[in-house]
Amino acid sequence: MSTLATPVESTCSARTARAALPSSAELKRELPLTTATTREIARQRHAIRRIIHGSDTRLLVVTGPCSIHDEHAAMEYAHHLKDLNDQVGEQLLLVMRVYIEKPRTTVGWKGFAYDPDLDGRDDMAAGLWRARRLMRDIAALGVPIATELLQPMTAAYIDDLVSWAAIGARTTESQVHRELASGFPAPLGFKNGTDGGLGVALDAMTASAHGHRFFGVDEQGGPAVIETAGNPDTHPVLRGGRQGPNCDAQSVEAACRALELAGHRPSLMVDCSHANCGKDPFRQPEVLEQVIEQRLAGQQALTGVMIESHLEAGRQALSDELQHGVSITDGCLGWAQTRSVLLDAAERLAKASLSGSTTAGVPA
Ligand SMILES: O=C[C@H](O)[C@H](O)COP(=O)(O)O
Ligand SMILES: C=C(OP(=O)(O)O)C(=O)O
Repeated sequence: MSTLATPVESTCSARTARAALPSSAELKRELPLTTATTREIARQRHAIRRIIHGSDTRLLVVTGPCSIHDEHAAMEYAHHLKDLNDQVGEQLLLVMRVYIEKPRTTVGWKGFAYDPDLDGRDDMAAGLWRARRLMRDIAALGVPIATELLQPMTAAYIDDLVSWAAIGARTTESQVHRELASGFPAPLGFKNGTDGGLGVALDAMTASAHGHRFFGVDEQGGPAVIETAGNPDTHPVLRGGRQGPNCDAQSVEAACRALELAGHRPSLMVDCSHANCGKDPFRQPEVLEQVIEQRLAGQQALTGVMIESHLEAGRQALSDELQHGVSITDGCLGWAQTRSVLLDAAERLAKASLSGSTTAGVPA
């Protein structure tokens, strides 16, 4: 007699279409970019490509909130970044994290695009609309935008606004995300896995450099076979892993060797947050310091850093009484300290390049 349970016919559907969404073409028509902003974004992407390929020696700095949850605070941060860029622009290229989707280890608030009112209603149509409007306003200031590409469908709603994108540690190994990266029109970083493994990021770079055909949704919202040309502008992001950080000189050299062996140019971004700071946002300056030290000692493969930073330091739980400018996901460095560590980094890089040292990050 079989010990297998008899399958029971399900009486309810596990999947329900809850609300209609505009197509990406419709949303783009409703919230268009000016020609000047489009040109500026093309310039920013070009500058970032030059940095990751080693022909611009500035350090790429992706900094900003762990997640966006309040448009006013985000705009305030963008203004601060714009002002700072005027001071450090010779040494650093500042790009703002405008993360509208969050990958969760299990469950939790999934980001502004999902639940912009923070009330659990998940008004995702409003989330997409407000996320695009916010990105458009930040881009109009001339501040370059970084975001994580998480749900492949949402990328089409904002792909014209982003100057640098990330594929996160939880999705770098996913074929779907590698396909998405292969057609994304901007430079892109693949995080190492949450276990610290770099191999998945190297495989992702190889996979996304190729063109792909895959199942997707076209600009009009219809099911379509999507064809991509491949993205040659990718690099790993070292974010540490379960064994600890991977931003020390030895780990960076090992990552460079692994990149070369896999046929890629050594170019690395170090995420000062996540496992590189043991999830303690106040240790991010130490990680940045390690990167600057390595650059000054001649490590030219370190082309970028990432910092989780908000107007105010720390984090808060999602509640009805939120403090202005404090993260509701991972803890962040406050703006005052972010500004101070970036000014210091820029000054040290500038001094080293004035002294004629090739170790200032100027490739020989
Ligand atoms: O940067 C963000 C978080 O580390 C990531 O979204 C995972 O968050 P969780 O572990 O709190 O779900
Ligand atoms: C979720 C993030 O990072 P990771 O994928 O490295 O956990 C992030 O940078 O917001």
